[in-house]
Amino acid sequence: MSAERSDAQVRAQLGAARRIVIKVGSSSLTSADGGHLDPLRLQGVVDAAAARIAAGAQVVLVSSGAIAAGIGPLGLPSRPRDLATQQAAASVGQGALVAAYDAAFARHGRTVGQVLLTADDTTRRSHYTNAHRTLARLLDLGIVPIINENDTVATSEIRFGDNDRLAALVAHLIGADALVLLTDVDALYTDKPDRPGARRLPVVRYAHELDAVDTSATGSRVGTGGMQTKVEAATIANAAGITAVLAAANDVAAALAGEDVGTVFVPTSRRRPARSWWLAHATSSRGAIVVDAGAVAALTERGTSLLPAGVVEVRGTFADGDPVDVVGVDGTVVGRGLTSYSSLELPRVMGRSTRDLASDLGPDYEREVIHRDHLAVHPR
Ligand SMILES: Nc1ncnc2c1ncn2[C@@H]1O[C@H](COP(=O)(O)OP(=O)(O)O)[C@@H](O)[C@H]1O
Ligand SMILES: N[C@@H](CCC(=O)OP(=O)(O)O)C(=O)O
Repeated sequence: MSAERSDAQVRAQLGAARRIVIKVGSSSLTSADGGHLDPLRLQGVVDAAAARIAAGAQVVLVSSGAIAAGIGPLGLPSRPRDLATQQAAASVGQGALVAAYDAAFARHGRTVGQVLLTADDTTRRSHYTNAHRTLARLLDLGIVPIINENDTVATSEIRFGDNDRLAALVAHLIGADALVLLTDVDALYTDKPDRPGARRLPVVRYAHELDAVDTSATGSRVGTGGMQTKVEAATIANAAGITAVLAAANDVAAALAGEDVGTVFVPTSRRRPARSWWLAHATSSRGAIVVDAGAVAALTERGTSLLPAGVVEVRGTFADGDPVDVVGVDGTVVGRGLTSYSSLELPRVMGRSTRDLASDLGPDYEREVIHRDHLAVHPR
């Protein structure tokens, strides 16, 4: 007998989720012209979140809207395209955004806390752990965290660029049961919803169901990622065992209650160990370490650490502690890990036995290139 949960069971579990991340897109918070925050729309989302908190759940909001909220006050005609003006708009808009959440939650007797993250904060394990600790404490204190990307300092290299993926990472970080992605369309459709023949998908269970879905159309005037980044975020959450639902901001209460609105993405696999999920999704690789066939076999079949002897080539520039891909000589990516050698040091030691290195260069060179506790080998 199949152990697969029915659509109704999946929705019922959403209705019972205890830790929920709600991602609110710019298009769900702004006026039709995209130029300023619409307090009524924001209040609608907050009312639904507050009702759920009153019922005993913990809720974290990942909210976009800083750039959109800065457009009006700066007198800009539309969403700026260049990074510097986006950062200026975010600087002006973020304060207004959090003030609006503060006022809206105050009506329910709740306090909010602003948390601004960059992609780098989720790359370095120590930062990731700090972010986790802060969020856990805020939730323990009964505060509603309002998270956004730290747009004013994020350069293009360390930028998420879209809050959809950030929300999936946060959902994993706090061990959420549910990720709710709110936007200006009521569900995922097979094509851009206003195109003829576009059909709503109420549930997505398997990756192949997305093959026939066209998400290439660009998003709203004020949003960034369009539908593609939402589907990616839902898939990332699912890989961590978290149920995701995509819905219109107007339907937030119904989506949270597990009613038949939006599109539910069902996790099919069991939760992956936190370390390998984190390495695969929260980090972006800074380079590659190419290893010989013996090392590939040792890593994939015996679960060993990577030693200098198995390394044949170093690609890219990275520092000690950075995430790097481990690649076989045929180009196959074997996994991702945190290197304990920089790209400058590694050529000096590669291909050499650990014992030789220790006697030539000192005991510090006895270390592994990647310790197995810091290595996620991709499933084959
Ligand atoms: N297959 C699809 N199904 C639903 N919406 C789609 C699809 N492809 C593109 N879109 C568009 O994606 C937009 C939402 O993305 P975006 O503007 O980035 O929203 P947000 O600001 O909420 O993050 C919708 O306005 C919709 O027109
Ligand atoms: N951090 C940016 C949001 C970037 C973003 O992902 O926007 P959206 O596509 O509206 O969710 C801001 O606050 O404007």
